[in-house]
Amino acid sequence: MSEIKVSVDNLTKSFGDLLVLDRISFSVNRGEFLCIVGPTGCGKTTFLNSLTKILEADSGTIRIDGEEVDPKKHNLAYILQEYSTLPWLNVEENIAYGLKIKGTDPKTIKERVDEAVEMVNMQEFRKFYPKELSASMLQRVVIARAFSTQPDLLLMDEPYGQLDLNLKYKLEDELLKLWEKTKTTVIFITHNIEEAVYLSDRILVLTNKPTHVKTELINELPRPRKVADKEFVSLRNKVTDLIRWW
Ligand SMILES: Nc1ncnc2c1ncn2[C@@H]1O[C@H](COP(=O)(O)OP(=O)(O)OP(=O)(O)O)[C@@H](O)[C@H]1O
Repeated sequence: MSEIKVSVDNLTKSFGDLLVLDRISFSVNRGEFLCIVGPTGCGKTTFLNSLTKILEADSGTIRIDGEEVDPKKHNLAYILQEYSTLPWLNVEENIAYGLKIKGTDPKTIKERVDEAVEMVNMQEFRKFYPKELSASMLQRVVIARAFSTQPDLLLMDEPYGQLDLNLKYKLEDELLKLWEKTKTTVIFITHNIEEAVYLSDRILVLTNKPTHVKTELINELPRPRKVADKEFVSLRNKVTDLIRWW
């Protein structure tokens, strides 16, 4: 099996006269955790929406396992900043929802839901409804739902942007544990450089509009990472310097 899971070639997208994505090219390795950082409004969401075919790109290709991306064929999970739990379903039904819409058989759904509930430590809250849960629990339900579908690619768009710091650190560690266990390929978009250095195997830095890939940095800091370590601070400063010239 090829090392490359996702390849993006010359992806271009405009809205009328506004050129947003200008020949974006990069690839993501199988099982890699890629973080993308870019200035506000540079087109990160446009990129993710093009990847999931919510938007049609003007030109360029996105391939998964060598085939043009097709949400009907490829299993893409997309986690946004807003908690996308369904208020009328309890925790286990929310997690099962992703599997149900993919037509998974009931026995597999039960097994996967049990496993996912355990992975995010929500055993006691299986029958709780979203309105009875805290922000971090809601985010756990969303993560459990995404991982339970065993996605080809997990896309995350600033998922922890609105959480307080302690909670953010906790959820980041949980996410890393799940990622290490499942070897899922992840594209994680963030404005937060420290978060990108903490989580990623590689960081892609985008330019201002029209947006292209400015540079990429391999992040080989040993895990678990400590934000106060000299090497961590040095990489964080390097990314910050690159971004200063946006
Ligand atoms: N449907 C649309 N029609 C017209 N312009 C759009 C549309 N969607 C996005 N844009 C413009 O495209 C640019 C990129 O928007 P996008 O939301 O992708 O940026 P972003 O990098 O995700 O932003 P942020 O950093 O705020 O999350 C912006 O200038 C935005 O105004």
